Amino acid sequence: MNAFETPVLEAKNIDKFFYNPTETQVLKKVSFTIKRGEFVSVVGKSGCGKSTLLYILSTMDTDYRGELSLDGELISGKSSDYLSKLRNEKIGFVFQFHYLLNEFSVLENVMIPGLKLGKYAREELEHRAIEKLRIFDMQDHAKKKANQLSGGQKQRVAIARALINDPLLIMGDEPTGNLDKKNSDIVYNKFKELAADFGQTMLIVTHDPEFAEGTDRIIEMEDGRVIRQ
Ligand SMILES: Nc1ncnc2c1ncn2[C@@H]1O[C@H](COP(=O)(O)OP(=O)(O)OP(=O)(O)O)[C@@H](O)[C@H]1O
Repeated sequence: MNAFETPVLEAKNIDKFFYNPTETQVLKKVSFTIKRGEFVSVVGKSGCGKSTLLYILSTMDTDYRGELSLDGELISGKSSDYLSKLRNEKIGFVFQFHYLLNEFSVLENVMIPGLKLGKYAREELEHRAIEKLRIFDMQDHAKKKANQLSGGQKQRVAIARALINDPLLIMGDEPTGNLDKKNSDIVYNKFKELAADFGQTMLIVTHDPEFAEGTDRIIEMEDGRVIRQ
């Protein structure tokens, strides 16, 4: 199997239980594969388990049953140090709230995951950060502090930040959830561009039916199960 055929992400029979105070199973035998270059959305009613699933897929929650592979490597059971390194190298995150650091400039914010990875020299990283900001038409704002931007601009910077290490996979939890229609459309169009122009693999949880309809594939969940994909 060559690198392009290796699935980016493979979930097999993922079960998740919470125990407070009684045992509840919130994910039930969730299985699917994300191929390279796919733009996939995860939808379903509130409480069906989308965020719980994303937390597991992103390697942040290791307390589950089943098997998870990233880029052909079985990662279930790996140590948290190992997973944290892998996450930084291979996954870019976009959340509902941008989590930019207000005391830092836009440029510095975009550079942060790159500094953590330690793969690029500072000058190269700055250059990369400008390039990523350019994709989102935010390069002219590079020197501003994050709190000088509008909500939509902050979210565009957050996506640029997610791209800084050229991740294998972008994962998003409601990336347009906190935006008005106009900004939500801008962010959505940027995701479409990333898929079309860069073949970026993306897995995005969304409540927005229009967003989901625009993706290559919709994974629909109900009561902890995948009911359609
Ligand atoms: N820490 C926890 N302890 C116990 N139950 C939890 C915990 N976190 C989530 N749950 C429960 O797990 C189920 C799935 O929650 P989850 O947040 O994954 O749903 P969701 O589909 O992302 O919902 P939303 O669309 O509202 O964000 C819900 O019934 C929720 O109450």
